Amino acid sequence: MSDARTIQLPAIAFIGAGSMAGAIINGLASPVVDVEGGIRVTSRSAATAARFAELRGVSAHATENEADANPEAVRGAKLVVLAVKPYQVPDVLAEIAGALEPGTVVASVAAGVTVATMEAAVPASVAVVRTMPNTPAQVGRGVTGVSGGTRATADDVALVRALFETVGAVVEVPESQLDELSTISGSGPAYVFLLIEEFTKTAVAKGFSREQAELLVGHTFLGAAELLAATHEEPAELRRRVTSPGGTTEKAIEVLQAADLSGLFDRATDAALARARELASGA
Ligand SMILES: NC(=O)C1=CN([C@@H]2O[C@H](COP(=O)(O)OP(=O)(O)OC[C@H]3O[C@@H](n4cnc5c(N)ncnc54)[C@H](OP(=O)(O)O)[C@@H]3O)[C@@H](O)[C@H]2O)C=CC1
Ligand SMILES: O=C(O)[C@@H]1CCC=N1
Repeated sequence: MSDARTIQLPAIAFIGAGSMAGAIINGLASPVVDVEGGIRVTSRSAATAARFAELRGVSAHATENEADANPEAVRGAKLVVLAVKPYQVPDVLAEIAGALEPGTVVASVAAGVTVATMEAAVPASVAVVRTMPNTPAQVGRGVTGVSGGTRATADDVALVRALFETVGAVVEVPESQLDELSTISGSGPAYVFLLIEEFTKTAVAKGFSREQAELLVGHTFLGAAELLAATHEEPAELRRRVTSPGGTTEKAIEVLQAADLSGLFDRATDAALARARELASGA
């Protein structure tokens, strides 16, 4: 039974059931999302497929048990989400191309793999949309970049937006910007977790137990992010309110700024971008 708040989506097939697909599928389990025709998921191993078997409205199949699990999953699906590693995309597309029905939308989450590569591998009647989500999708806090391919209509892009809006915010960008977006929000959660890991080690080194350190650091990150979201103030202003003139924070901030954080983020994201370009060339 659906009401006005229910988001209706057509049958969706996920090819690949790892970290990223798992985050989206868990997000889709929301009671306000109704995937008419259900969610099909495929993985290579039966062990991975078994992790999805109990989810509401999900049927999971493994290629190690069912050689044609991928073409079977996409047959009759309106939306096919490619969530395998970038280097696996060409093989998976070759495997499913013949089973894609005209009007199907293929949405890839794979880093670096271009629209041109994917459009060349599927029938002309199939649209391609490139996306770049991130793992906070699992808790409905994802942010996904979306770029329609040359054959994607406004409705096709809207369908992909609707899928990713069930698990967070969506930003539509030209494909030429998607690799850059990936270096910010696609990889970004890893940067934040690294900061948390390192900051926690510092707290332990200052004499706190691991449990205390995790609480102090975890709540500081969560609290600061929620304060930012709730007040809509600029982060620089919120930082100023912590940094008493002549106080202790000022001294710490001086040390952090001397480390050229913005240069560090520039170099880190440039390295991620260079790798996206390598992936695009099949390396
Ligand atoms: N992780 C992230 O934060 C993000 C990842 N991405 C993109 O998502 C994609 C997947 O990454 P991620 O989820 O991290 O990777 P994982 O390694 O966690 O998942 C890959 C999945 O693909 C499955 N698989 C491999 N080969 C096949 C096949 N032939 N048929 C069906 N399923 C297959 C694997 O099955 P099995 O488990 O049985 O081995 C596994 O479930 C990548 O292209 C990446 O660029 C994009 C944004 C963020
Ligand atoms: O590391 C990767 O290649 C993928 C893309 C963005 C996040 N994870």
